[in-house]
Parts: sequence; C-alpha cells; structure tokens
Amino acid sequence: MPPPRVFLRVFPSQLSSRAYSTRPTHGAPIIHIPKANIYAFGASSTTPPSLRDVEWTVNDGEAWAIVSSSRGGAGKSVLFQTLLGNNRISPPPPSPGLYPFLNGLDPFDGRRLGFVAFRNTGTRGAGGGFYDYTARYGAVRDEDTRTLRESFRVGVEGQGKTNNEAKLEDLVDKLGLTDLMDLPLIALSNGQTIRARIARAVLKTPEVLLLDEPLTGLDPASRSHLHALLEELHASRSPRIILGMRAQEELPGWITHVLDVGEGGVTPRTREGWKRGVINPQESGYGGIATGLGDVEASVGVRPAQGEAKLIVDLKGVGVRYGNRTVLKDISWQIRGGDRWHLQGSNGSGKTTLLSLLTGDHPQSYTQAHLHLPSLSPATSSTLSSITHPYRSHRLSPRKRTPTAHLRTLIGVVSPELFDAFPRRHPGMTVWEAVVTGFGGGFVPLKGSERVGEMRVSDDELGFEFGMGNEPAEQEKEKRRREVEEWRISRCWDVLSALGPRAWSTTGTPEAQKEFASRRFTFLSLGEQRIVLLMRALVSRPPLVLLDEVWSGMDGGMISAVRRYLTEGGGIGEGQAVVVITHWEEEVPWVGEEVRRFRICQGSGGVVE
Ligand SMILES: Nc1ncnc2c1ncn2[C@@H]1O[C@H](COP(=O)(O)OP(=O)(O)OP(=O)(O)O)[C@@H](O)[C@H]1O
Repeated sequence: MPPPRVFLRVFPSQLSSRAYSTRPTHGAPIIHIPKANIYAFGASSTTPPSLRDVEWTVNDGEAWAIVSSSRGGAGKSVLFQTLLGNNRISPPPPSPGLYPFLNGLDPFDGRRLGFVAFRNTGTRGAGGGFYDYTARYGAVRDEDTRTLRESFRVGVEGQGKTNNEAKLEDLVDKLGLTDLMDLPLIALSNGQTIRARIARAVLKTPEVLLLDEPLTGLDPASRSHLHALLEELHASRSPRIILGMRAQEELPGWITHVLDVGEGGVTPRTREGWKRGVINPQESGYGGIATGLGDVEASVGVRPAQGEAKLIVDLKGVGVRYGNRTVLKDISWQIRGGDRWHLQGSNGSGKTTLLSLLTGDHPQSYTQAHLHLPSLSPATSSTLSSITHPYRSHRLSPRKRTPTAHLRTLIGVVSPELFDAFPRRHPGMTVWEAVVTGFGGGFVPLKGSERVGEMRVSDDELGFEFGMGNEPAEQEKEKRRREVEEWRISRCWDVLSALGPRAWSTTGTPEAQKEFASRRFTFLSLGEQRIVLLMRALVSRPPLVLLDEVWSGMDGGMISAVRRYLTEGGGIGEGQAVVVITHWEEEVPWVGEEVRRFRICQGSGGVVE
C-alpha cells in the first residue's frame, strides 16, 4: 500500500468544470494545507524538512502566485512538487481514503491537475549527456519535423473535434501563435515555445493548472496578452491557475494573494501585503542587500572612451534565412572592448540566432561575407600576459578562419540553452572542475583538475609556436606552465570567492568556499548551478561575454552578489565586452549611458540612439 501522502484537500464538486459559474464565488477551500512540515519521500527521521510550518489555504475565487524570495527558487519547487503528490507531509491531515489528500482528484492525472515548469532544469540531455542545442540552427532532421500544429493534435486527442478546434483556434490567436503553426517545434524561439506549452496544457482541460515561471522569457507584449488570457481562464475556473513567479517580477493585476516562500518558511500574504523584490540598483536593496547608486558610478569608470577601444566583433550585412523565411537581414554591428550592450527584440525576433552567429554555433555563420570574430595571435615567450589575459592579445579574424572550438575559449556564454546542454553525466564532476572547463570552453572535466586547487595546462595552451627548431627548452616550458597554472588557479579562487556561498549565503564561512568548490555540480540547487556556470563563463576573462537570461533561477542574494561582481567587483575587466539579453530592462546590471542598446525588429537591427 502506498504511503499516506495527506496534504491537499481538493473538493471535486467545486472542481468539476460543468459545475462552475463564470464568476468566482467564495466558498470552501480549493487547497488546504494544515500546519505541517514537508519532507522528501524516503527522508530519514533525522533529515530536516524541505519546508517547515507550511500553512496554506486557497479559497475559491482567490488567485494565488507562489513566489520564491530565497534559496534559488528551491522552496517554490518543493511546494509545487508537494501539490503534485511527490512529497510527504507531516503530520498528515485526518482525511479518509487510500489517497486521502486526493479526495477524488488524482494529482498524477495531468488532465485534472496540470503542471508546466518553464525554468530550465538542466535535464534536457538524455541520460545527463550533452544535449546538442545547436541542432535547431541547422537543417531540420527527420526526427525533428513535427510541427506546432501536429503537437497540438497530440495534446487534445480524444476530445470532441469541433469543440477542440474552436478552442484551439481561440487559444492560438490569443497567444500569438497563428503564424507559427506550420513551423517545426524545434524552430520555435524560447518565448514562442513557452506560449505553445501553455496552450497545450490548457487544451488538456485540467481543473487546476500550475504554471511555474511562465513570464521570465516573454517580451512585455506577450506578458500582457498572457495575463489577459490567464485572468480569463481563472475567472471561468477552466482551469484555475496557480502561478509561480520570481520575486522581482511585477505582480499581475489579477493575482489576489501571494505565497511567499522565503528562507524563514512559507508566508501567505494578501496582494497589498506583498513587496516585490528589485534588482535595479536605482531602487532600494534587493533581498535585503542594499546596492546603492555608488556601485553604478564606480562601474562607469571601467569603460574606455569611445573610439579608442579595440574592436571585438565586426558584422556587416549579416543575414539568416531558412528557406523563404528571413529571420535576420543586413545586420551591421560593432562591439568594442569595454562595451556593455543590451540586445533587445521581441520573442522570435532573432536575438538567439544572432548570438549563435557570434559563438559560431550557427552553420550559416560560415557563409557570411563579413562576420569578424575574436581570435588569438600566437603568443611569444615574451608575452605571457597574452595567455593569462587573452583579451589583451586577441585580434579579429573572419569567422571562416576561426574554428568553433577556438571561439569557445574566447567567448564566455551563459544562456538557458547552455544550462540545459551542460552535461550532468559526470556525477562526480565537482564545482572546481566545472569552473575549470571555462578555460577551454569545453563541457568535459579537464585532466589534472580533479583535485580542488589544482589544474594542469597542456603544451598547446602554453602559447609557444612549436615546430622545427622552435621547441622551447624544457625548463622554459615548465616555468611558463607554472605561471599559467598559477594565474588560472588564482582566477578560479577569485570567481569562487566573489560568487560563491560567502557572497550570497548568510551562513557562508571562509571554509565554505573550499567546501563549495569540492561539491558535486549535479547535486547543487538550480540557482547554485547557474552561478557556477557564470563563474565558468567569466573565469578566463574572455574578450566577449554573452549573458542571456543570466538571473534565471537565482535568488535575491545571488543576484546582488553577481551584480556587485559585474559592476564594481572587477568581474568584467576594462577590455572585455558584454552583451546582455533580457526582456526585463531592470535586469541589465549596468545603467544609464554606460549601456548601449541594439534592437532587432522584423529582421533588421540597429543601435538605439
Ligand atoms: N529552422 C527554422 N525554420 C524557420 N524558422 C526558424 C527556424 N529556426 C528558427 N526560426 C525562427 O527564427 C526566429 C528567431 O528565433 P530566435 O530564437 O533567434 O528568437 P529570439 O529573439 O531569441 O526569441 P526569444 O526572445 O523568444 O528567445 C523565430 O521566429 C523562429 O521561429
């Protein structure tokens, strides 16, 4: 007999969509969790609860958001998993039945209780292996030909056809998907995929639909269309919506209550009693950590005067087409050392595609007439700094002459795609090893970095031009090797101390930094994994850093630590350029004139003056 998992009392008579009126009525609760602790199944009696003293009631007619204000969103996930019947609650409420908490509604039946999580969870690679996120840029493979239209058919099979089609048409229209119906699923952009997943979940007609962070990757117009739709669905109880949100997101107008999942536990609040977290440095401190304007002023000085800075990327007349569909046309853009760019554009405008040209992940990057990207000049023995600080010695080369593997060492990337792709197949990979992969831009632990505080640099990375008569003396090679290794080790400790637990956790001690470096990457919380992948992107001080949805999954303390490091803490050096992609203006770490904007609109791109 399955263990009693008593926590959620759902009242089926109220959940039957046929019984709903179109106007919310205040009656018996939809969800009722009495005061209790929540444990993972199988946790021993000495294991602390995943959430303590949870007491939460959702009355019919109320519209709830669950907001995580700490622990990298972990508490919110625990709560959603609890609603889905995947955790144990203690003490259980005294309800009868085999699954007392079900009370007639099966949380394992997605058609009744739907759940869609939009946060990248890093589980996309089958078996934890590398997931090839670049596949969508190439020719569509046979196994990837399923179109958006076909995916909806799978979602709604077995329901009345006419009713379905009318409903589908309405949803597709309200979510702005009409023009995308015949595209292969793999071709959809992040924001387009979010909208398609919401439509699919609604078409299954669940009675309660849990949506965890659907807003993060949506542009402002899509957000407001989505809010209008969710409000309408919730008001008609078909389905009722419970919305997972990040603390810094603005509360939608239709939300009446907030469940605040913080360090201290779970606090139900009214809409008026909830205070939004802020990450804009011009607002007061986020998550209790004040970041005043002083930070921003300090960061302004690091940008070299316009015109003097070295060119890092040079695009002229660049374009991308798929068959007769043009995504980017005639894009010209120059990125110089010291630049801080905000790359803007609505969902599907081509931002990720443009970045994939810069990283060399897009096959069409080879065919561009003028796409010049960073490459390294071979160092001589007198220019060790060119190895230890590659950005000082880079030069521009046509993409055609710069191998992708080489580009990976020169461009630091944080993106939802990379987060998903980063392999978790090496369960033993430590934080240290994950950070060290940043020097080579690869995804597999490097030999010699198995022990925390150590690493081994190969002959190829020493910067000597090996060849007939050029072989350096063994002694010289070893001296160089030691210098490069020492610099790299000190860079690892720099990022670990600036972005490790001491920077964002109240319990962080000096020892915690070393302990964190030895922890297994795979077992970190999603927020911690995110911050480690940011360390990996920054550790080698690459000439170009691409930050795509950098804050995703991080809690307030982490966001403050990262922002401090990027703006005033030396995380980005003078000669480095940064491109930030986000649909949220306030998420750009730099402010004012320091930030330049490049906007893509209907395929064309230009600098916003
Ligand atoms: N193989 C393909 N065939 C046709 N269109 C494609 C293909 N691959 C991508 N696209 C289209 O290219 C456009 C650009 O996608 P991209 O991911 O670059 O957008 P984005 O600006 O990053 O969007 P988001 O903000 O949603 O992440 C999208 O409209 C997408 O549908």
